[in-house]
Amino acid sequence: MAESTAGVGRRKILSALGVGGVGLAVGAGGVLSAQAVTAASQEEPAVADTVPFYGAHQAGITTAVQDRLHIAAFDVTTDSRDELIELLKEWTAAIASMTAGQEVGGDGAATEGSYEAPPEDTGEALDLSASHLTVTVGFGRSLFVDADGEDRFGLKDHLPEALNELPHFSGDQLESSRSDGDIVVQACADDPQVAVHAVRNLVRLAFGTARVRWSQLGFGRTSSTSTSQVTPRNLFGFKDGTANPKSEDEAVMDEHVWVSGAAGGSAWTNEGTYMVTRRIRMTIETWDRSSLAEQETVIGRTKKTGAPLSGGEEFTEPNFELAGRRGPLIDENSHVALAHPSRNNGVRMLRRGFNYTDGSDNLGRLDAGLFFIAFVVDPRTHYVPMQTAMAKNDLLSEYLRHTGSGLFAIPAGVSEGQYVGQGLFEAA
Ligand SMILES: C=CC1=C(C)c2cc3[nH]c(cc4nc(cc5[nH]c(cc1n2)c(C)c5CCC(=O)O)C(CCC(=O)O)=C4C)c(C)c3C=C
Ligand SMILES: [Fe+2]
Repeated sequence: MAESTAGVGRRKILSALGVGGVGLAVGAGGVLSAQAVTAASQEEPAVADTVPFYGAHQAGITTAVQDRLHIAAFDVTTDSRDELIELLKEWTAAIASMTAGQEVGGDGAATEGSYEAPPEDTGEALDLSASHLTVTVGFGRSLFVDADGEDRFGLKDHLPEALNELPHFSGDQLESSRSDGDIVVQACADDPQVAVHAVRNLVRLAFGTARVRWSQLGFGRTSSTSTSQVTPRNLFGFKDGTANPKSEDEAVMDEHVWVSGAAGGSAWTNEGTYMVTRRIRMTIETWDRSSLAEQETVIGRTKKTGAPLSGGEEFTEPNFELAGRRGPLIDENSHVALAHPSRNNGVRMLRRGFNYTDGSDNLGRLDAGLFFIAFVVDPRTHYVPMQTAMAKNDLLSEYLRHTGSGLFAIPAGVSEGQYVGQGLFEAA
């Protein structure tokens, strides 16, 4: 694992200025004072706004969800297994640096490299803090076998059964240019420029080995993954993430998120998880013309507080039996009724999605929605049945269009000296 040897790390400067991640104080003309830089060089890197990269699990799953997303899926263009492994090594080193608030490569963006060569780091995050950057890497089915089922990199015997193609769901309008991919990279941060910088630098390192198949920016989280976070709102204006399992509940994470006990060819997936991605366009204009009563019936919760329509506060358990004058207070085909564990064999999923907007279409309608991300122990039990039921019966479906889809196996975390996915390549 290459440690960043860049002179003064991005975080050191900020820390020396007493800046916790926002509002960099610079002198007139935007120049750091010599005093500040000297103090910075004596500082230890601050950790307040960094999320540890090394660990049993990859960061960006149960770590507190940040405000911004840049996610990219790659197609591997080389046939060489060695080049693929080399890329994963280079990515691991770059991710370790960037998540620590430091520049990519020993020479960084503009300080110590050759004047005649392109800088190793693209530079747009130079004056920014680490912003809780996490980068999570996963592998799609197509990394293991091609469309004819042929082995690509000697990994076929290690293709987990859970990494099957997702079935077609009723109403799907998937675009292949927004779906699938050999490798996924999810960068999350509290500053959008930090997330974009991370993906951009990984794309740059991949030149000649892998190319971007699709990517997506997300600008606002639509879930909470920690009890310390308030519930955010989605673009329909509803609180989203209320019933999400929280990472403090380790028993739930162990049962519903983390893979354990996998044997044989799939043993490398232990301590990892599966990531489902769905780009879900929301028909904002139609929704905005529907009544509040219709909106609350569709979701099954109140818009203002997020409480279930059966009563109580935001975190009160819904009572699906409670009847009103015209039937159950929570419609049996409302979104929360169909998504509730009681209707899904008790399964839970860790949602970690983001609002997105990609401008407007040629009719002037917003191309906006939810970039749904969920981490599950097994998509066959924890995603496919729920999505199947929703596609058929969910009152919310009328307002949604699924335009992109992906399923990726997320390997375990790494310790210093290892590279992401090493367990898979060493086993195969
Ligand atoms: C198949 C999984 C799910 C998809 C796809 C999905 C899309 C989606 N959801 C909302 C808005 C809300 N979802 C809420 C709860 C909720 N949703 C899912 C699953 C999917 N959602 C689950 C498992 C749950 C929790 C159910 C429970 O345990 O009670 C809510 C209510 C608040 C909350 O608990 O988060 C809202 C609001 C949208 C807009 C959307 C697609 C664009
Ligand atoms: Fe939902």
